[in-house]
Amino acid sequence: MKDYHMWIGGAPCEAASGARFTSTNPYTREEWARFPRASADDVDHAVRSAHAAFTDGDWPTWTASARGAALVRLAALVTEHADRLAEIEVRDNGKLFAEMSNQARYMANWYAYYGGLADKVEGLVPPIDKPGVLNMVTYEPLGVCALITPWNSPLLLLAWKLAPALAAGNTVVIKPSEYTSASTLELMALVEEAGIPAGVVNVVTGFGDEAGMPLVTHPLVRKVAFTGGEAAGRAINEAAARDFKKVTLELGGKSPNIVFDDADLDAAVPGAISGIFAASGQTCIAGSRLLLHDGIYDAFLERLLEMTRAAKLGDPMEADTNISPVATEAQHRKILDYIEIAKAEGATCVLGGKAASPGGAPGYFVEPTIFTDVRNDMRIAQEEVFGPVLSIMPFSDEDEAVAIANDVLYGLAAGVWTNDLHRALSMSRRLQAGTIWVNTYRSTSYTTPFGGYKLSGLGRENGSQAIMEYLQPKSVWLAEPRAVANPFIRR
Ligand SMILES: NC(=O)C1=CN([C@@H]2O[C@H](COP(=O)(O)OP(=O)(O)OC[C@H]3O[C@@H](n4cnc5c(N)ncnc54)[C@H](O)[C@@H]3O)[C@@H](O)[C@H]2O)C=CC1
Ligand SMILES: CCCCCC(=O)O
Repeated sequence: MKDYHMWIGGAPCEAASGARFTSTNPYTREEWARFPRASADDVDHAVRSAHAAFTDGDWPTWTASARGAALVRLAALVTEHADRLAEIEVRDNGKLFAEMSNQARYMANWYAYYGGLADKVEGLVPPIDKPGVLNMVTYEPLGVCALITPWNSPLLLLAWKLAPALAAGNTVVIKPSEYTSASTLELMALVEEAGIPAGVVNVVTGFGDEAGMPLVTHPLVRKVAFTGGEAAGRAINEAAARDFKKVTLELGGKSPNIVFDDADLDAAVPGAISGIFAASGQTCIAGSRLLLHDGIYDAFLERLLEMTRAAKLGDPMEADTNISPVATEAQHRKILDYIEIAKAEGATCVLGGKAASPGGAPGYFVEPTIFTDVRNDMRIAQEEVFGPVLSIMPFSDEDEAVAIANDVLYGLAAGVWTNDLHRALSMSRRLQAGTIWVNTYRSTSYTTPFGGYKLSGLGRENGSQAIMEYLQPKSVWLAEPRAVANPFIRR
């Protein structure tokens, strides 16, 4: 059993209470690591360390270029340690090593990109409209930022927050998911090696109600960046509003993957599988509703079933495994419950539909599951399962596809498969989602804004504008001192 420590003020740290919790490997169901179970006192210690580093340390004296250079060094270190970080994430969330090692390498780009952006935040200086006055606009960091992350892609979704936050000159307190705390703590050694001063980056480990909420409500925290479920997102947003903290929320989705009758099925069938069965469906952008044009419905379904049946369930560390266990026992139960709800609602389970134990493995496996005869008003079509469960619905024309696709409370992403440029443009305009993929699915990038419409979130991450979520403009008016004729009226 590996014992981890929190990271506060540049030093390893236990919880004041001495309490600890454990992490379970989803493939073996064995406990493998222990973590301090932080409470409000520990959170206060971390926030005050971050605040001291923001106000009194040498971090505020660093130039934007120096901050950027440190982030570029961190990018190189992340790349160097990618496989080790990925293996730790797999041990915590059970996702395929092949996916997590690619992801670990890819996330280095966020640190390099925002490192490059750090000294390029410029704004137009407004024209002077008052004689004898020079005015300037500067962009200043917010202060202490709370970064709260989930278990499905801990380090990638942390990078989306940590990179712009540091590039902008803030200090942070990170609260990783209680299911996947290890990789974030392992990253701290690389943050230190990159030369980022003690106290600038702090990590508290523990549970949402015991550590997460005290972090959100701490008076010295000025910004909360959160990725996770809708319930937690709503609670966080309401709490943060009490003292007007800035908030960005990346929440869930119920994304449609729409295949027209002119689509290239050689690409669309694997595209549908990538959308729902990659990461065992544990991603906010999962294409969990598959809309098939009547003209290709049967042919598509036949090919989809054939390709999915060939998927190998097994050890996430093995290169030939396609489907690994889901991350937690709670998630495993939630997904199986939704499968029973779908059956009870009258959907037809044409593949999968139950837990699995490939080769006798004890992991939290769920068979890749496909439902047909789904109506869009069913819970299985309206609610986020966050697992390998696909709902298929037919449509006859573009208007019907748009009506089904938009008739959910979420609006995170959507896929459209067609070779008709006009239809691609029309669908991209009409679909209510923050990301539209045409003839591809699940692409995200450090260069491209990501975020949701409706209940899928608040604000955007990624892209050059995302750094503005971690800055605040300050206008400075410089005037020669002179007496005004009548101080009782504003000229
Ligand atoms: N959008 C996404 O990428 C993700 C969505 N989800 C969805 O959320 C559902 C619940 O999954 P969970 O792991 O329980 O996610 P969660 O949303 O409860 O937890 C995510 C993070 O927020 C923290 N947290 C939870 N409640 C909090 C609160 N009141 N104040 C401050 N921090 C809080 C957790 O400790 C964790 O670090 C999943 O079934 C899935 O549907 C889960 C993970 C990622
Ligand atoms: C919001 C996009 C998340 C990308 C990593 C994942 O699929 O978990």
